[in-house]
Amino acid sequence: LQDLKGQKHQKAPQIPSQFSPGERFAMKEALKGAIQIPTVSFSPENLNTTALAQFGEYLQTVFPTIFKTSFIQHEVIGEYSHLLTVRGSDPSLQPYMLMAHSDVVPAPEEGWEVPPFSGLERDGFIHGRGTVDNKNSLMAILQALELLLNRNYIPRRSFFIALGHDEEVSGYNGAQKISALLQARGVKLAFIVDEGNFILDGFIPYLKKPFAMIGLSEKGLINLRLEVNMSPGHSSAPPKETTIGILAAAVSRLEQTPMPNMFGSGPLKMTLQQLAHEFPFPANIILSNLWLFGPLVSRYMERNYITNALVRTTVALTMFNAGVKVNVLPSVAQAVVNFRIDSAQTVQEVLDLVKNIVADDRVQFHVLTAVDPLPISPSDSQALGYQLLRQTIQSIFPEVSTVVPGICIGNTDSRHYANLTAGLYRFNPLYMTPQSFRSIHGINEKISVQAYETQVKFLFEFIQNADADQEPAPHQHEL
Ligand SMILES: CCCCCCCC/C=C\CCCCCCCC(=O)N[C@@H](CC(N)=O)C(=O)O
Ligand SMILES: [Zn+2]
Ligand SMILES: [Zn+2]
Repeated sequence: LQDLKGQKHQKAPQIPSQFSPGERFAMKEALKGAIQIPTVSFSPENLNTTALAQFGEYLQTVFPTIFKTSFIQHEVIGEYSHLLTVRGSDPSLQPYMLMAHSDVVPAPEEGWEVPPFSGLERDGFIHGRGTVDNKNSLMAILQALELLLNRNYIPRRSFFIALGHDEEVSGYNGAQKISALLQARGVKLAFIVDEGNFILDGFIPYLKKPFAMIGLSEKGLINLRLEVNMSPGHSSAPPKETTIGILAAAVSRLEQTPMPNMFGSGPLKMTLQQLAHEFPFPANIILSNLWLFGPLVSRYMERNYITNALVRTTVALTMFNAGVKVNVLPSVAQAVVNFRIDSAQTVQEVLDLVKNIVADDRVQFHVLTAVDPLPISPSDSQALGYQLLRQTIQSIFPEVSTVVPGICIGNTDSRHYANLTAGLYRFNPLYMTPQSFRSIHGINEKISVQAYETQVKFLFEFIQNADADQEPAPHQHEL
């Protein structure tokens, strides 16, 4: 990172992150409008393309300055994804990239307090699918840039804004194509910031204070289809076992047999060590001495289903299909199992374990998706992306005293850009509680107007901070 190694740069003048009442009203209305467009991804083959096209047009109407600025190039990739290239004034600075996605997972209306595509504001919250995952980020990035441009901002450091349209179902037509295009253009990035981790509040018992966790890596992924085939027949004289029974037993064995606890490897150790001083006695001593107390901590992490996901490959049965009629023995039964692979394992190792656990030759396996865990991005004092995130978190959230590296348990589009940079960071400048965590892909997803404004503010400062000289990173304990 050449600009961190002693080159003399002028500090960019900071445009204060203060917005007028009119701007604040317009920004929340813009987010509501984005939520109202049902850009749902059902499967890689089934996206709401009408809504995606409408969403692209919508962006141009709410952010007019971005799309008419001479130093910003706009390209549509894979029909519905968007790539903005914001040319900075100093070509010696390596560019970076901000990412978000426009598609959302389906949202059947049952259980929602307000219709999921209404974008209704109630009690200070904007409700709807995509308010946290991930139209908030997409709109906040563009909103911050629009506001900066309206204040005559010209960046020193070039940056890209990559907005995928199929993140929820693979990213193959969006992020992967943008990545290939940039690679063909010879682009190398200083770092990338994508969705993923948050400011976590209430996830760890005894830890009263919220802390920011920046995702240095993400778990791997396997979507595995299990299938059992037999001759169909009359249900009045069934064989001892049916396709459904065999398959149900196989997936049940998978669910009941946890993958090995891999505690002690990967970014989790860094998370706990850097968080240790936030805990009361004796947890602070225990976490500072994982060489001794590792086994104790590892068992403790298993007790809660979210922290359990940090110590092992998880197994989730997500689809099950068989049967066409009440009195016909089905010839085929299929299930899909979604694995999130621990940093210390590979796709192949998990598949080998799965075959041993199922241990039934009548069950066939078809790998639908397979991604190894992502490399661990740097978080040292020279890691520009990490330090910029840290600096901006400290400025926007002064009450958050600890910023720690961690792992993202979900998958993100950033994985498609590993060819362009070693610095992939997953962080949303938002508070996340266990309750709001359940709303992601669940029901009653919502964001407070204040939290959204803060996200815009964060990006408004982050973009400017990326232009400025970097101070040496202070030691974590001095914060
Ligand atoms: C000691 C620290 C405790 C930490 C607790 C961890 C709390 C986890 C909080 C948030 C994780 C939320 C994960 C968001 C992932 C979002 C991305 C997403 O939904 N991706 C999809 C689609 C895809 N690209 O595969 C997914 O299925 O993962
Ligand atoms: Zn997402
Ligand atoms: Zn998602």
